[in-house]
Amino acid sequence: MEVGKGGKEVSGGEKDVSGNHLGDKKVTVVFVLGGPGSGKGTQCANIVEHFGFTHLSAGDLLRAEIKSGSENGTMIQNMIKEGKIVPSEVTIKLLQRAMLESENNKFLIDGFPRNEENRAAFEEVTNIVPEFVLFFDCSEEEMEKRLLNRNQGREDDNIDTIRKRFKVFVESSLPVVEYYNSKGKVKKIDAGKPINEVFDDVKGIFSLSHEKILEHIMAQSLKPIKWPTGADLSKG
Ligand SMILES: Nc1ncnc2c1ncn2[C@@H]1O[C@H](COP(=O)(O)OP(=O)(O)OP(=O)(O)O)[C@@H](O)[C@H]1O
Ligand SMILES: Nc1ccn([C@@H]2O[C@H](COP(=O)(O)O)[C@@H](O)[C@H]2O)c(=O)n1
Ligand SMILES: [Mg+2]
Repeated sequence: MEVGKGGKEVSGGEKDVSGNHLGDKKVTVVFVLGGPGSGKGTQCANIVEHFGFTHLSAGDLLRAEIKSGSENGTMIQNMIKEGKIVPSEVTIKLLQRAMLESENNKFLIDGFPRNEENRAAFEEVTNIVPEFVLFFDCSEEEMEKRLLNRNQGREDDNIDTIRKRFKVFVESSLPVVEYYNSKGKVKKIDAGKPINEVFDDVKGIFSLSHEKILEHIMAQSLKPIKWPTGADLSKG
């Protein structure tokens, strides 16, 4: 099935281009981005509970693919161990399948797009534009501490891979955040605070109406994104 491409077919062969479509349903997508250990998964679980979204973590889908014994399993496992980004084709297929299999139409896509290739390929293949991008801003020092204490048995939670993941985040993922910031789509959250306080800020965003979210984003969209705290990326 061609998913979302060019909008949903409506009667008379016309295309309905209002909003995002996936197969037959109209969908809302929020991208959740932030460095490794910034708390994306933790906050997505809270958003699911309070706001009825379905959480799709690209990393979790890739790890499930390894476990399933798929032909791509070994390649994915090697990429994750090295902190590298898996080719978009693989990740996008997993995301599309998960969205199609879900009965929900509101998705939090966590950890995707992770680089320019992810971003452009997703847009090209699905035609889906995110409602907004939730960006968890946290210092590397705090993220490193969290990852080393996570204890979930992840093969990439060791100091060597963590350093590689930070480098990939700065070099490949932050430019994607900058891209969406230039489109006025980024909602930045201070993720260095305790979990409950971060969720208070997240709640503030999800409780706003669509119009208010846009107003809120526009009010801050002219400010350059700063990461890690104190570094002004707009100055190269
Ligand atoms: N605000 C916070 N303060 C302290 N610890 C936190 C906070 N948010 C999350 N944690 C803890 O930090 C660890 C990493 O959190 P989480 O798995 O949500 O991060 P993530 O952004 O999804 O990371 P990854 O990109 O590696 O999947 C977890 O052990 C979690 O309990
Ligand atoms: N779009 C993505 C997302 C993730 N990966 C790989 O999975 C690793 C773990 O991701 P988390 O979000 O769970 O931290 C990540 O380091 C990448 O190797 C990917 O390739 N593409
Ligand atoms: Mg995660």
